[in-house]
Amino acid sequence: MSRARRRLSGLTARTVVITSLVALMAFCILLLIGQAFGRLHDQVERLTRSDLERLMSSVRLAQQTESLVSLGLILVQSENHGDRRAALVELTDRFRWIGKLTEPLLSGSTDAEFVAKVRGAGRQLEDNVAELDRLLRRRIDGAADAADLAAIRQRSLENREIAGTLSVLMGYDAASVRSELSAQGRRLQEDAALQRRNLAVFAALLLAAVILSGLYFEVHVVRRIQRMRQALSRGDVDPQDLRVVGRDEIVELAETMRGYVERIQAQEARMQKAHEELAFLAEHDPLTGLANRRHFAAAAQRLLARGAQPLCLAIVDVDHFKRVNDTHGHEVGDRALVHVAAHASSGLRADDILARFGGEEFVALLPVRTLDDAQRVCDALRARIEGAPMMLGAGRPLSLTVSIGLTVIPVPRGDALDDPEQLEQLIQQAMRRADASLYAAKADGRNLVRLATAES
Ligand SMILES: Nc1nc2c(ncn2[C@@H]2O[C@H](COP(=O)(O)OP(=O)(O)OP(=O)(O)O)[C@@H](O)[C@H]2O)c(=O)[nH]1
Repeated sequence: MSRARRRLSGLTARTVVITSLVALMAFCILLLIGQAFGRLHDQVERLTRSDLERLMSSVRLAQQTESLVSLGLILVQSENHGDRRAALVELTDRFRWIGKLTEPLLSGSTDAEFVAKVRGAGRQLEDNVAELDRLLRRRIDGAADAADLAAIRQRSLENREIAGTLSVLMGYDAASVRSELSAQGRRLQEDAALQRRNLAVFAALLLAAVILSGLYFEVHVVRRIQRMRQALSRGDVDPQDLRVVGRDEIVELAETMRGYVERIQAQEARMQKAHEELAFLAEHDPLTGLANRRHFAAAAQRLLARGAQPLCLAIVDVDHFKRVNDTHGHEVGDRALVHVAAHASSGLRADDILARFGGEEFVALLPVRTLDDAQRVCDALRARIEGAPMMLGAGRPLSLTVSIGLTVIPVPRGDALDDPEQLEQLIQQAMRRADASLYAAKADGRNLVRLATAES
């Protein structure tokens, strides 16, 4: 995988993508909240600005028309000229107010019949006020006659009626505004509930996104690292357990670790092999592969310490070996030693020990039941070597024989079993006896087995 592609599918890139998605969702939610609040604010403002104002105007208009009614009464009933004049001024003022309050009401209304009625009543009121003003001036000037007085009364009564009509219209308008207000209030509530639901859904989505991103990191990052840690903490690490699926830095880390573990394990195997070779060389003869003197001593002590049965100790010496070396050279001499070692050990059992003590001299330690048994085993060993000449080049046989000095180590008794010094002493004594027997075998003509008893 190229470095650029690795970067794109790496942990940093994934973290950036997931965090951006969550942040984007959070931003959308904030935007929605802002918009929802903005809409609610607009609706409430519209309610308070237009509808409530309209309602207030209706109420004020109703008040104005009511005072119009009482002013009309004053105009009709008052005998005092000043009071009538003041009532007319007040009435003109009220009329102006009615005009001011009516306009926004009418412009905000969609009910054409209502608008026509209010406008009609307004015009009638205007006419009446103008006529009343004219009639009252005539009365002040003293030019008013009975017909004028009747007209004043008539116009005032009409004003009362118009005011009543306006009052009813305003009441009707106030009621329609109120029902519109309550309908808008309901819509506001429904809208607020919808916004709450939307917000709850988005908040749930955001929460799910956060949980999913947490799960993603748990499964794709934390668990894979944990698996690697578990694989590494096992006593015997299997590099295959360090394989991780994916295309990110964790895979690279796992591959690096796997290579590292494999290198360490290969190193350990090499060291183990070297250690085993060294351990083998420390206890074995490098030429023949037989146990060396040191290993023989330890193994002999272990066998003796078992105290199970007597042991036959035999020193096996190749006859006229110097002649082999001198005639055929040292290399053939070495091969002859390997040949003798192989044939000597081929007839031995698992418990028997055969060691090379140096030069052409071998020592065997064999568990036996009786002296006769020991004699038979050594005779067989001697005969095996005699009967298997070593092949030189071009199929020329080289006969080899061995002389064997044999003795038996009796079963140690009592404390001697657990005392390495006493065991070693028994072995050394036996070695001396066997050596003497070997000497006798050589002296008697070689290719012989000579036995020394424990007492000799
Ligand atoms: N090729 C070879 N020769 C060895 C080795 N160790 C000792 N020798 C030779 O073995 C010969 C032993 O000779 P001697 O001790 O005289 O005994 P021999 O010639 O076998 O005579 P007898 O034991 O009396 O039959 C010597 O010439 C040593 O140099 C070895 O590891 N390899």
